[in-house]
Amino acid sequence: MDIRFEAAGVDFGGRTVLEPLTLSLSQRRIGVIGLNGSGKSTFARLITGLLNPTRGAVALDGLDTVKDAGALSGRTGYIFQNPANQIIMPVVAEDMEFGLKGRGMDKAARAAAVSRTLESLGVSHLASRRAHELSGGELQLAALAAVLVTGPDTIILDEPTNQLDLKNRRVVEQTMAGLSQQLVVISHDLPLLDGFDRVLLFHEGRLAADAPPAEAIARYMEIASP
Ligand SMILES: Nc1ncnc2c1ncn2[C@@H]1O[C@H](COP(=O)(O)OP(=O)(O)OP(=O)(O)O)[C@@H](O)[C@H]1O
Repeated sequence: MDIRFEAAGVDFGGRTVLEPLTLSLSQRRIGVIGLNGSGKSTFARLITGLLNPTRGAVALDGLDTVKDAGALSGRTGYIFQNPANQIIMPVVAEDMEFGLKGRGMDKAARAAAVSRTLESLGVSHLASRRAHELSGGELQLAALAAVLVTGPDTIILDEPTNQLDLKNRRVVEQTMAGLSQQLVVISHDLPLLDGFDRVLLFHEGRLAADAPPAEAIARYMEIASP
């Protein structure tokens, strides 16, 4: 998907948290880094249409995230920093099926799509598990499954390895590597972005670097050093 920011910026309560930004993103693997509060999640939420720009515009494949919100519905998926917050139904498979309601699919088609998605992630065993009993890694995969089943072109993952142990981190990393969708990954886990096409560094609401991973990370190290 072609993601375009046209002088898009965000203010909250009169304070600018994202300076007007113009860029175009079409790569498959895009990383987003920066200090806490630098504007990363704000940037990501603009892409999904969860947030409207205060000024300027954001367009996906030429469709405006505000004016064409209806046509863009379902084209992007967002996995929150705390995926527990996005699970609505108590059981994993029910939660995934819930996301498919209102799409004109009958119950059997919804159940088939849920099974297929869980299988593609290698987590069919999670189908009947209660979401609030899952480990952090399982929860990340359940949230990813719930987003994937809806068939988005682009998935935004907000700190997907936050709080995961090494084993679960590896599972999430490998799962991400196997996805064909365009991924925008916000992360403080810098090695996760190895091999990414492009990394955006935000600093104090401004884009401070837009470069291959090593270059953007080197700039981040300079910014972060006391
Ligand atoms: N709904 C809101 N109302 C007011 N201020 C907000 C709101 N959402 C975010 N902010 C502010 O905007 C700034 C950027 O926040 P954002 O969540 O984009 O940062 P971030 O880079 O994702 O940070 P982190 O790494 O801590 O998750 C912060 O100062 C934050 O307090």
